[in-house]
Formats: sequence, structure tokens, C-alpha cells
Amino acid sequence: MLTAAEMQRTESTFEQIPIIDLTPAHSSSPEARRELADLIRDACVNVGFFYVSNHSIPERVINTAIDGAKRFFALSTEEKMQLDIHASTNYKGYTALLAENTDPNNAGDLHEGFDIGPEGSSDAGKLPKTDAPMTGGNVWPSEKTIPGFKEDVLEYYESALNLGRTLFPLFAMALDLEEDFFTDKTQNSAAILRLLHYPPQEAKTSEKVIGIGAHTDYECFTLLYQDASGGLQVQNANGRWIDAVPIPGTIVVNLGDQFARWTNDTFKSTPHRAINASGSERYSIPLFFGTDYDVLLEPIRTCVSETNPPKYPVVQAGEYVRSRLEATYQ
Ligand SMILES: O=C(O)CCC(=O)C(=O)O
Ligand SMILES: [Fe+2]
Repeated sequence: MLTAAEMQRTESTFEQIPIIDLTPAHSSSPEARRELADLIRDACVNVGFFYVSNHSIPERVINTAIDGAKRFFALSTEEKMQLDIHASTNYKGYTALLAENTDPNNAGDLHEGFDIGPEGSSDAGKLPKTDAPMTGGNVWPSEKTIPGFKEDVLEYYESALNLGRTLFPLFAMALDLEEDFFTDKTQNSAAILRLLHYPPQEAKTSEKVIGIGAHTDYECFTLLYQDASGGLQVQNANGRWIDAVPIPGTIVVNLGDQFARWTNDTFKSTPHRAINASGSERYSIPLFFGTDYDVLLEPIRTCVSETNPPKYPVVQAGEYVRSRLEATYQ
């Protein structure tokens, strides 16, 4: 008999992104968790992207966060620029339209964003420089400007963090490691949440200005809520752009470069981009879930062999993310 993973087998030339039901993640049966980890392994090795259903982020929490994003981006440019990310020492705050350029071949991204990290850790000055991008307080609009915004966004942040914590043991099983392999490496996870707003892209906009240019993410994995507009595209091994169509009730999970490096490319960090051709405003919320910044990304033992030697120099996780953030916001 074929296992679920064998029946749902993907390929690197995928035309569709697999959907994985996360219900067995909480099962007391090791076999059920193993079967789920096999599905996740297949998606990670071939696609680098999958949708999760039954992901446990309540719909209400998603809706209030999206509503918060709408209220935030509706503020005047002047109000938003008071929180300019370029004025922050730790990459928190507001990114204006075209202020970011994810694909160096492009001329700017047609989105605006608002970034937060862990709330309440404002001791960045005492920490080594490599820790700076993740630590330090967030900046918020005043409570009077958008009542309830901070609470709503932080509630989503906590829910998404919980989902991320559910996934690490499954990724560990998928790599034939002990289930708790990542636990001591993700005690102070560097998780950056972005609220994103993509104005509708007019047909005449140059090809060098799209919602977000082709890129790979920096951390271990990203949990992405996207609204119903559509526009996210994922590049397969043939170079074709495959639509990651919005599927109600799901969150998109994609792997990032920390995981690709750590797993010696066993897990794929797949290029993706977004073009909002819907004719209306698009909102999305990625949460970039990384390992603790002091972890050395030495190739994981099950991912190297004599015939598969290490492909990347060893870097410290925080140092790696810092270098990518610096390049993005220079
Ligand atoms: O908005 C999206 O669908 C994708 C966003 C993204 O890829 C990113 O922020 O890294
Ligand atoms: Fe991305």
C-alpha cells in the first residue's frame, strides 16, 4: 500500500503547491506524526513551499490583524514616515512604496510594509552587534492614532509563533533528526513579522517595478497569510512561475536561506515574487521564523556525506540575517 507521502509525491518541476493538513501535528501517535513529516519532507525537498490547513491561527486573529494593516496603511505618508525603518537601528518600522528593492535587477518594490519583532526586548545595546537586527523595541503608531492596533498585531504575532513552534519538530523528523533537535536552537527565535500592502499594479507599470521582486527569504521558514487578491508566484526548477493561489483557511509555508544553508540544500529556499494584478488593494502578512541568532549554521549531520559535501561556509545565523537586511535597506 502507498503511504500518504507516496500518493502526494511532488517534483521540483511542480505545477502546483502541495496542501498539507496539519491536524496530525498534535497527534499522540508517533506514526501519524511520522506520516505528516514525510509529506512535509517531500514538499521541502522538491518545492520549498506548501500550504497548511488546520494551522490553528484563529480566523478572528487573522481578520483583526488584516484590519489593523488596512488602518495603518491608510494613515498619511507623514504619519507613517515618523516610523521610517531607515531611521531605526534594528530594522523595525515603516517601509514606504518603492523604498525597498528585493530583486537587484528591479527598480523598487510596489509595496509598503511595517515590520515588528519580539516586543519588549529593548536591551539591544548590551548585546553583541550580530544580535541587533532582531532585538530592540518595536516602534508603534500612537494608541490614539489607531486604537487597538498594537494588541491586534501582537496577537497575530503570538499565534503565528505558535504555529512556527509546531512546525520545527516536524522539520526535524523530516530530516531524520530527533523531534526536539531544534528546541534548544529556537529559544529566542528571531521572528520578524511584516504587514504588507500592495496597491493594484497597473498594466503599464514597468516590468522592473512589481509588488515584490524575485527573491528568497532569509530565515528558516516563512508563514504567510495572503488575502484573496492573488499574485504570489513561485519559481519551479524549469524557471516557470507557478501561481500560489490564495486558498481560504490556509497559510503558506515557505523555506528560507537559513534552512537551505543549514540543510546543505536538502530543503529548498525557492525564489518567489508577487504581482498584484487583481485591480484592488492586496494585503499579506509574512512572519519570518529564524533560529536563535547565536546558532552556527553548520551543515546538519543527516544532510552531508562523502558524496554530498558541505556547499556553504559556516555562518552565524544572526550575522547572516544582518548581512541580508543591510543589503535590502542600504
Ligand atoms: O506578499 C506576498 O505574498 C509575499 C511576500 C514575500 O515574499 C516577502 O515578504 O518575503
Ligand atoms: Fe518572500
